[in-house]
Amino acid sequence: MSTEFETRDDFGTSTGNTVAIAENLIEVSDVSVQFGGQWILRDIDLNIARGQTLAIIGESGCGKTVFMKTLVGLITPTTGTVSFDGSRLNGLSQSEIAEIRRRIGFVFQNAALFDSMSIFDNVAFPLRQNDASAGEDEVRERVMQHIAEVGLPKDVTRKRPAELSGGMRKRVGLARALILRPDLLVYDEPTTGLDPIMSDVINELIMDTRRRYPVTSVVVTHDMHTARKVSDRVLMFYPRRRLEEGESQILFDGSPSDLEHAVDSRVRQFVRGEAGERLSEMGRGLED
Ligand SMILES: Nc1ncnc2c1ncn2[C@@H]1O[C@H](COP(=O)(O)OP(=O)(O)OP(=O)(O)O)[C@@H](O)[C@H]1O
Repeated sequence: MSTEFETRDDFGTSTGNTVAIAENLIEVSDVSVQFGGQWILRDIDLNIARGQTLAIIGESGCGKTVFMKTLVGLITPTTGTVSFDGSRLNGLSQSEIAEIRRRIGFVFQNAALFDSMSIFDNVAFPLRQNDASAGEDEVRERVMQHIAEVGLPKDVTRKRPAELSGGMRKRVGLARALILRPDLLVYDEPTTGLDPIMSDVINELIMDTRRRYPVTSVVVTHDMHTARKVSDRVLMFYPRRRLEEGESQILFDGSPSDLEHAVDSRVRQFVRGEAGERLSEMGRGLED
């Protein structure tokens, strides 16, 4: 599905032309992923609309990370297709995939900063690598803009990652992910390892980033507070080996406010953090 948009010049005035833009940034069609003879994902169908903030939840090992990597072309599905902004990832060359990756900002669980570089150089890195036309004045301007947006003081740019707290490093990771002005931001466990206050600072930043930019976001998280607060849609995956024959692997796909009242008791148990039948399974030696 697509929508017609008016094109505008640099001053925001309509040019009188229209372009068709697909409503979905990502379309996942009948995707299955197998590793070593084991199906991790099976028959996944879903679309992610532009500007949506999607939280992906589910117990350890259910396939959240595999799904996230499949969305961005880091894993090629065994069967099925993923399209990013209308381009089918399966059929693209390495350079075309690299071009799409430049449109995706990753905020990694451990921030994944370069220890030997200053914070300034860490944030500038993707810009210097990918945009040869950006002069040092522009690099400085954009680095300082994003450092300010994530609520860090200017002088932090002279420090090295080891001199910062975990929460500050995560904020630097977000500034770095934003510097190429991505269409998609992928957050991998953004609040893991942070205290409740710093977790909420990160949650607010995720929301603030969405208010500032028309970015689509995918947030993989175990933190139900984060899932409820930042997303407008939640997907809950379930491990394939625990499903009944013919059941969908996505147990829940809806708004965060509907999670508590989900029809499926496995969803309600998960969001409330109740072990349920797992306790009796442990007694029988069935746990993973
Ligand atoms: N490259 C790989 N090769 C083989 N198996 C893999 C690979 N990547 C993931 N798996 C398997 O796929 C399953 C799902 O892993 P995944 O990392 O997606 O889980 P997850 O839901 O993200 O878990 P967690 O919340 O603990 O991070 C696991 O059984 C894992 O061992």
